[in-house]
Parts: sequence; C-alpha cells; structure tokens
Amino acid sequence: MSEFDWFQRPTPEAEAAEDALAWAKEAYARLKAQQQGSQPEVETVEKVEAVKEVEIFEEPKPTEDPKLEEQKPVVSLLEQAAAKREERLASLAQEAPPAEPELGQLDADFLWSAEVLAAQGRSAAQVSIEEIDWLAKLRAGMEKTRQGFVTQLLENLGDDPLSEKSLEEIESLLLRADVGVESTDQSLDRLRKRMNEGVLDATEALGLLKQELREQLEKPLSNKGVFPLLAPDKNQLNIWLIVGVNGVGKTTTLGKLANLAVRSGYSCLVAAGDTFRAAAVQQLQVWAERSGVTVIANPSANADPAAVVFDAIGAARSKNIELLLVDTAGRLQTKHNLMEELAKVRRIIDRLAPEAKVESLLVLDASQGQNGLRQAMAFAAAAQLTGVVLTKLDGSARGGVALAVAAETGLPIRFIGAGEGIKDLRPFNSFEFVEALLARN
Ligand SMILES: Nc1nc2c(ncn2[C@@H]2O[C@H](COP(=O)(O)OP(=O)(O)OP(=O)(O)O)[C@@H](O)[C@H]2O)c(=O)[nH]1
Repeated sequence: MSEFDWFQRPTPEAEAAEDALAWAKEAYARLKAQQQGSQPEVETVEKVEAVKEVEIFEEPKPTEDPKLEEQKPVVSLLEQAAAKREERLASLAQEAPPAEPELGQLDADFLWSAEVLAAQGRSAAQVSIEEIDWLAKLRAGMEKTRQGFVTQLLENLGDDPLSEKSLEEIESLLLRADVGVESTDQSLDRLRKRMNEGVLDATEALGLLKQELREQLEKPLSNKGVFPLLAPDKNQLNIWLIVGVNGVGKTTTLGKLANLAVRSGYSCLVAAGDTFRAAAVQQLQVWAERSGVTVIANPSANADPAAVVFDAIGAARSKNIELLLVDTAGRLQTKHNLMEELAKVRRIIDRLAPEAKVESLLVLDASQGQNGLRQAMAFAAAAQLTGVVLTKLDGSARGGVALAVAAETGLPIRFIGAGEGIKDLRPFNSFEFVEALLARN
C-alpha cells in the first residue's frame, strides 16, 4: 500500500473518542513499536539518484558561478531578489531529501495531535507518524496567528456568560487575524443569536465559534457540490493547473503535490509552464527529481507555455499518466499578457484533453493576508479557478485569511502548506485547521 493514501481522510462528523489520553497512549505505543521494529522507508539520496533521469528537451543552462555573483555589485531590489533565488536554488539542489519524521516524546504536541485525530473518529491503530508530525507543525506554524488572539479570546469569553461587550472584543480579534468582515459578521451573528436564546458560557461559545468557522470553510464545498477531499481520479488523466502571483509558492507547491501524488500511488508528470523565469524550470526539476517525476519543458527563452502544455499532454497520454501538474508564470507587471497566456493554456487543455478532469488551483500566500487575495482574484476568469492552495501558514500572523478566502472567493481550500520541506503540504481539513487556529498554547 502507498505510504500516504489521499483517500484515507477522516470525516469531521465522526464521533470523538471517549478517552483521549488512553487513545493517545495507545497510538504512541503502536507508533513507537512500528518505528523500532521496522524502520520506515527512508528516501535516501541514492534512491533518488537511482530514479529515472528527468526527461527534458535540453540540458538546463548552468547556474551562474556563485563566486562571480558575489563580486557583482547588487544595485536593485530586483537583482537582490534574483540573487536570493539563485542562492536558494543552489542550496535546494544540494540539500538531501528530508528524512522521514521521527516519533518524538509523548508530550503536549503529541497529545494535541492525537486529540485532534481522535476527535475525527480515527482509531489509534490508523494514525501515522507523518500525520502526527504534520499536525504538530501546523499548530506550531499558526502560533503567530494565535498570539494574543486565543489567549485574549478566552479571556474575553471568561467565566461569565457571553455579553455584548465580549462580542465586540471577539469581533476585533477576528478582524485582526485577517478573518475578513464577512466571516466575522457571520460568526458574531451566530453567537448573538444563540446568546439571545439563553445564557451562553465560555466553553459553549468557543465550541460554537469553532463550529461556525468550520461550516464557513466547508461552505464552498457544499455550494459547488464537490467532495471534501481533492484527489485525482484513478486510471484517467487529471490535469491540475497551478496559478498565482509571483513568489506565493507555486513551484514549491507543485513539487510537494508531485511528491504527495507519487506517495499515494499515482503516475505523475510535470509541465514547466513558467517559461518566463529561467530558474523556474531548474527549480521544478530539482523538486520533481526528488520524487522521480518527469518534467516536460521547452528550453528556449520565453517559449510559449501553451506549447509546453501541448507537449506535456501528448507525453501524458503516451505514458498513461494519471496526474499532470502544470506550473505557470506569475508575473504581475505584465498582467494583461499573463492573463491572455493563462486563458490560452486553459483553452489548449480543454481542446486537447476534453476527457481530462481539470482543476485550476490558485496558490495564495497566507502571510500576505487579504491583500494577496484581492490581487489573485484577477486570475479567476482567465483560469476558471476551482480551488485554492494556501501556502506559508507557518510563521504567518494572518492564518485567519483562510476564512476570508472561503467567504470572498467561494472556492474550496484544497491544500495547505506549512513549511518549505517536500512533505509540508497536506490536503486541507477544516476540522484540523480550526483546531490549530484556536488551540490553547
Ligand atoms: N515557510 C514557507 N515557505 C514557503 C512555503 N511554500 C513556499 N515557500 C517559499 O516561498 C518562496 C517562493 O516559492 P516559489 O515556489 O518559488 O514561488 P512561485 O510562486 O513559484 O514564484 P514565481 O515563479 O516567482 O512566480 C520559496 O523560498 C519557497 O521555499 C510554505 O508553505 N512555507
């Protein structure tokens, strides 16, 4: 069985486990035995090297000599950014693939992760170290968003029944976490309505708030009538277009998705549609190589992305590929051309692969909060968006933007990224997200 199965996700409605601590201890003992008995497969450098050579129409251009780079006076911010990218690319190529997560102590992190999994009806025998590790990472990553927010929220809720004054304070806390006006209003309406029906104590108010936030995050799913978990359909071509503005993490997300797909047993191919930035192809190759995934690219500068997609669809067909991931350029300065280019890519896909299941995923950087959201919506028409990937939740103080994304775009959040590692991306789960957003430290 593949190491991570996209389909084995819990349903949030499932009943909570009765004894969380016993559950956690059982899960911990199992994982410990598992780790001591049979070491999980480690993705070694040798293994990655043994994987089939990445297919590309021409050798990538060698990166500039870093020593020469150092001697050049860096005169503009753009040049500084380019130099930084090159540096990052060089270190990315040298980094060994990250080892499998290891089981830590039976500490507060483990207990919290275990509680979140148990509350979703998971049995202690079902969980993996990877899931525990991810949840701990998500909670830690969202600490900045929680700072002040949760402590103050709990203080405001206090021991007394909820009052109009505490509602006002909750309102400003939600807005500060970049939850957005619409989502905040809806949350307050719900609390107010319940308050008018009778005394509402702090625990109940927190529970109600969590439920409201979960429902808001899930609303785009029910509105669009789509399944909560996005996974490619087996034995058929799925094409996922990855779009978004500069630097939000498209290429990284694509690399992580390719890895997730391979680990879940899908055949996968990558199309390097970001032909604008030369280094983007190399960056993609490094990521794809780690998962043994082929990259289809066109070596000529400023090649037509639609032509790359054309070639990639042909290659996907001949190799019976199940998931074709398409990277796209994200420059803002030539917005109009970019949108035309995207629309053209989309037309090519629809024409050449009418049988394919197409997803158009907008990548948003959580650290930009709602600012990024407005810019990014320009993509909606050109790319016929179907979902969102929210990146950089680690270290962002604006993780609440997920709620604004759901309310303002009406698009379901499909994946979230909380780190720069290849496994730091997981399918979005509203239950886990809200628990991490409102976790007590
Ligand atoms: N901390 C953190 N960093 C991330 C995450 N996702 C991406 N990054 C970083 O964000 C930076 C930009 O990522 P890219 O993947 O190059 O972004 P892009 O959207 O492809 O950029 P362009 O090609 O310029 O449009 C890189 O340094 C990534 O390592 C994340 O979830 N967390």
